[in-house]
Amino acid sequence: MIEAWSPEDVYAAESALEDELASGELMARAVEGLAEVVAARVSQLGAETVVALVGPGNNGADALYAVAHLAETGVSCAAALDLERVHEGALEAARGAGVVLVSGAEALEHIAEADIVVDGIVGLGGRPGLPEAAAGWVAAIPDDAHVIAVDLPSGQAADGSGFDPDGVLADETVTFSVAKPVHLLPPTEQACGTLTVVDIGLMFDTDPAVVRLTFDDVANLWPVPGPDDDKYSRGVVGIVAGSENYSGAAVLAVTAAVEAGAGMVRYVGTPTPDGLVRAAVPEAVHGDGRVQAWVVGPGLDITSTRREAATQLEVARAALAGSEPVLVDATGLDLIDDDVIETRAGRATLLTPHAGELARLLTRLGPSRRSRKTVTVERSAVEAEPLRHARALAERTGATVLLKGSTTLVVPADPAEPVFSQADAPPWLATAGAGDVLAGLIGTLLAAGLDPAEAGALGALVHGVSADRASAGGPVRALKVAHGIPEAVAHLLTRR
Ligand SMILES: NC(=O)C1=CN([C@@H]2O[C@H](COP(=O)(O)OP(=O)(O)OC[C@H]3O[C@@H](n4cnc5c(N)ncnc54)[C@H](O)[C@@H]3O)[C@@H](O)[C@H]2O)[C@@H](O)CC1
Repeated sequence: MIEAWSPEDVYAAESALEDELASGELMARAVEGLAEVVAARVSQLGAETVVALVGPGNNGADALYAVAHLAETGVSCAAALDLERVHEGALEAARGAGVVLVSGAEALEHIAEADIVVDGIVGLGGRPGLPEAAAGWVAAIPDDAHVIAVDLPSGQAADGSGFDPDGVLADETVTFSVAKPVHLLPPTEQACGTLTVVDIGLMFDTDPAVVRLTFDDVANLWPVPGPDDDKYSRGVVGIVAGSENYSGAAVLAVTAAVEAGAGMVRYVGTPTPDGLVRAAVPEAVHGDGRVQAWVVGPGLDITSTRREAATQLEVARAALAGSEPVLVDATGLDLIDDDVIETRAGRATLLTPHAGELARLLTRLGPSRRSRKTVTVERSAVEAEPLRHARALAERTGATVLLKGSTTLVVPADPAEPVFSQADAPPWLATAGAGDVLAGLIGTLLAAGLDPAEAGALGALVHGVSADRASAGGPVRALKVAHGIPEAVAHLLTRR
């Protein structure tokens, strides 16, 4: 599990540790780890010139001390800085080691020739936007330079809330003790490159803000049956999905639920998808009945006037009114209104929209039950600030929200709990039907008793791994992802 703490918690942990250590010791630890990484890249890449971009705070000091260490070993190093505000100790060390100190036009010339750039403009203390001189430095970084960000790429929000295309886009980031939200959340993760965490000894007694499950976590979380289990104890999942025009969604969701190891799958649909499910997934049983969790929505048509569709819709509404956990996906999200929100208060509910669906749902529900205000939320706004909007929907509905995307966010109903951020899937998974597979897969985990946040994160991870293995570097269809689930789970369970 990779855990990221908020900037506030990191500052608190730093100041607690600083009180126990000799002055400068904490920074010395950070610098030692950073200098090691930079030295390794110099030799791996055969780099001849290293330029540090040095800001006014401790982040700049880290970068300056690191190039001072490097210069002592004979590497040609320069530092771009604004001499009015630089850490004095680091400046002295850099001068003593022969680092070339440059500013203004001279700084830009050095940056343009750099093989490696060490970005120490701002770290955790950075506010949105770059200091003026630094914006010029960043624009001068050559495309082929290897950029190492110290703690985080300057210009990107430390809490992961905002991506700046004019900020630093790093090939790698060296951070201290723990990851920060900027490293794990969309949209800022894309600016961080590979992450190295250097231990400087910080301790935390608070929960992390963001968590990412890794492959090693699967063995602890996946519901592996024991000798005393039967199909009912493993969990029965009910799937209300598919319609005359969207029949394939039913096949995909039911297939995924069966392949993920549900004890039993009950399918509720209209004649065409029902026939297809019978043919494709003989393991499924048909019709309403007792379940441990429901999946409501993939391919559902809530506007149809046909009798069978009305019966299917009744089951969907009953599932939402019932006490079992419910995953609500796709058209099922159109059934969420204030009455459903009230009924489901305190019951396990997982909403799984993509950015467009989340924008529509937030717009339709409005800011609160009593509010008459209409606020239109655009898809582009959700894409720019995915966590803020997913959290808004979780708060508005009291449900856990899984926001699908190349990185999938799972925001628990309880705002005190960490957010999951999973980035396990290849871009090939952006294909029709992939969401139906995810819904069926997570439905099985809910029926096995996992809570919505864990089921969502674990499901997203396994979905991504199955897609990756099925793709083998090329295109992949959703049905193949569903059929790949058993092999992906077996691989994850036996890799240690
Ligand atoms: N606190 C500690 O003991 C340690 C801190 N470390 C480093 O220190 C960093 C945090 O240091 P600081 O708290 O000094 O913060 P920063 O180094 O991020 O810089 C904050 C300074 O930059 C200025 N600033 C921020 N954003 C600006 C903007 N957009 N335009 C103009 N000026 C701006 C602020 O006014 C402040 O002077 C961490 O990211 C990490 O790199 C490490 O050395 C580990 C130990």
